[in-house]
Amino acid sequence: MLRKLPKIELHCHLDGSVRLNTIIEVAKQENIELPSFEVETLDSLIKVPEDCTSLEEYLKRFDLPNKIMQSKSSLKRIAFELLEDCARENVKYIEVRFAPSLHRQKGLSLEEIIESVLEGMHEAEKIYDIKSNLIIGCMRSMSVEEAFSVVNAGEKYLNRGVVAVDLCGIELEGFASIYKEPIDLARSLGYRVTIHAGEGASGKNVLDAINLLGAERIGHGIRTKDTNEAYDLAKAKKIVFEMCPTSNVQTKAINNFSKHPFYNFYKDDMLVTISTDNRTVSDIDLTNELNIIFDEFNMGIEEYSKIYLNAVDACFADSNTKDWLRSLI
Ligand SMILES: O=c1[nH]cnc2c1ncn2[C@@H]1O[C@H](CO)[C@@H](O)[C@H]1O
Ligand SMILES: [Zn+2]
Repeated sequence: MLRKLPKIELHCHLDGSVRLNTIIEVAKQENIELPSFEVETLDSLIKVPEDCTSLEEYLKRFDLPNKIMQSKSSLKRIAFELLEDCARENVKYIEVRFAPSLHRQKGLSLEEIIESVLEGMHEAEKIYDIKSNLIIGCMRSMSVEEAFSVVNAGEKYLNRGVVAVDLCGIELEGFASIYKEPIDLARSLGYRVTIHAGEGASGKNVLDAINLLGAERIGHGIRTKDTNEAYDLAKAKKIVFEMCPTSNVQTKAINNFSKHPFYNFYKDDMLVTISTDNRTVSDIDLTNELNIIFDEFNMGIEEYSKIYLNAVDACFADSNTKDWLRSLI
């Protein structure tokens, strides 16, 4: 049932969603060394293992895809293919996210990197019945200066596909305050703001992401359930949660799906949405992600519509796109 329904994906990392065959083909074309050129071996190197113990360990899986995401043509191709994969399971709108700073290893400028990804997305939009926008992320493992550079580089693309800024990568307790200036700058330039928080560390980070960084949406945020102040603030401010249950089980942010706060949040009228986080690294698509949650919590089509409409309201698309998305359900 879910495969045929229109879907919206608000939280999907480009570098975590690269096709395995594409990794091999790009590596051959560009003479890039890989630990293996066998699909099965690469599969086990890029997909998160069942015994993964933490977000830190999960994040190590991104070195491999990023090796082959260092040219304009590969960035464009990978962005195109992500939309193609999404369109094939009836995702009608996706906000792709990535961290431009990870793609500078062979000398591309931040502008060239962003532009290449946008080109791939726009090309796919011409062929498939899907719309998209781009969220650019600043890595929390890099300097605050680098975050400023990313925000400044993305500015000229703000009306051409870039809609928002994100902070991603490793989550330390109390990370938010040092990013206040670049995120304030981004907001003043017209970026919307979504922040990964309350995933690898406590719900206090969610509180800070809202209060200090002005986050309108929170990536994951599952530990908000343990911090009353963050929960109440998120509810009062109508903050939207981009929840990615499969990724949360893999990073051990929770022990199993039955412990996921998604359904409790939903019943309490918190604004929840469901996404994949990383299609390849987490080995999941949006249809299956929804299937897992719908089975676990016995949900049906009415509940699906509500979650879909949450995503329409929460997405960073223009009003025409939102009207179109509303007309589909
Ligand atoms: O769930 C997550 N939490 C935090 N960071 C993540 C997650 N998934 C991926 N990335 C990080 O975002 C970068 C840019 O896309 C990836 O390279 C990875 O390091
Ligand atoms: Zn993420």
